[in-house]
Amino acid sequence: MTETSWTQRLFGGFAKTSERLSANLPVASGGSAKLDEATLDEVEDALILSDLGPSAAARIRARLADKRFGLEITQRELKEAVAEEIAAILRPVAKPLEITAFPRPQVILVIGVNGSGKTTTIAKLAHLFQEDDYGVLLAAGDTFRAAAIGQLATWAGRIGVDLVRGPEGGDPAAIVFDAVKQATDTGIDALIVDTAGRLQNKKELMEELAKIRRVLGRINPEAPHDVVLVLDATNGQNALAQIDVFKEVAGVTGLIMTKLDGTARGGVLVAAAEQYGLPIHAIGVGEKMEDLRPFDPDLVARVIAGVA
Ligand SMILES: Nc1nc2c(ncn2[C@@H]2O[C@H](COP(=O)(O)OP(=O)(O)OP(=O)(O)O)[C@@H](O)[C@H]2O)c(=O)[nH]1
Repeated sequence: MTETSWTQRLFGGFAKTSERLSANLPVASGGSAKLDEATLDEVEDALILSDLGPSAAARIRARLADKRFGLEITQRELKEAVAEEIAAILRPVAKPLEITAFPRPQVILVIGVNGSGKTTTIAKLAHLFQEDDYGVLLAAGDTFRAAAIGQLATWAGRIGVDLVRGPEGGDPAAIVFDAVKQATDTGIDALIVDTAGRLQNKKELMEELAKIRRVLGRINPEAPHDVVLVLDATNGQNALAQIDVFKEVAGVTGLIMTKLDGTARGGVLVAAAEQYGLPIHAIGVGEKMEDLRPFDPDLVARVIAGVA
């Protein structure tokens, strides 16, 4: 996909988010306002209403006040200034998932609640790696539901990668063991492991992940190299609560946020960056294979603020 079409996809995907933000900003299109306390209050409220979170909203307000307090500002200038502050929050966390493990394979555990877009994200990630000529293998570690295994198998077929799978109810650690062996024997670069998303039963999930880790650790003490949490942006602030829980249960090393196209709550990406500082590897803006990419923080900031 060309950069231009990805940029268009981003603007389309984030349209609901940027429209909500624009609608709540205090300065009307074509107009201007003095950046006094009352206007700054309204800017801060608009940011919170777009799910950027109180902490990012306060930070952006403070920076705007530092730079422009008392000055007349147009809507365009305000959006530009907001975009700049959002970019400052996103830049430090925008980190693509890179394949650097030696020895290979790099083992990437993918975690997240059911329905977050985990399976689709695994397929999209595999596709991204394939585009960079990496060999990819998938492992169906979510054995809790037959549908999850079937869905991953369908994606694997579609993108042309092998899938190591077991029976429904099988032991995920055993599947992961077989998958690492196959990946090692066949010179695979990246092994992406789907896991069960049973957050309702924290203890079971924790034990299951611990067992996967033990098995992996026996083969390669560095594995898993990445524990990537997939978050559904449409959950807004609840997506943030999931970071807290999964950090505790699974030792998250990075985030991927999906479904940013289906929501006016895309500002939650900024809240996640501000509050957790975890690497954000990529964002998903649609259901197709090409709809996930590492993101350019400056571009995404402009997209959220609605400055073309
Ligand atoms: N609009 C949109 N839909 C997405 C995105 N990512 C995933 N989806 C859709 O979200 C739904 C759930 O995605 P899955 O990948 O099945 O999610 P999962 O977390 O594996 O869920 P289970 O299969 O229930 O465990 C599917 O209909 C996907 O097509 C995205 O970035 N944007």
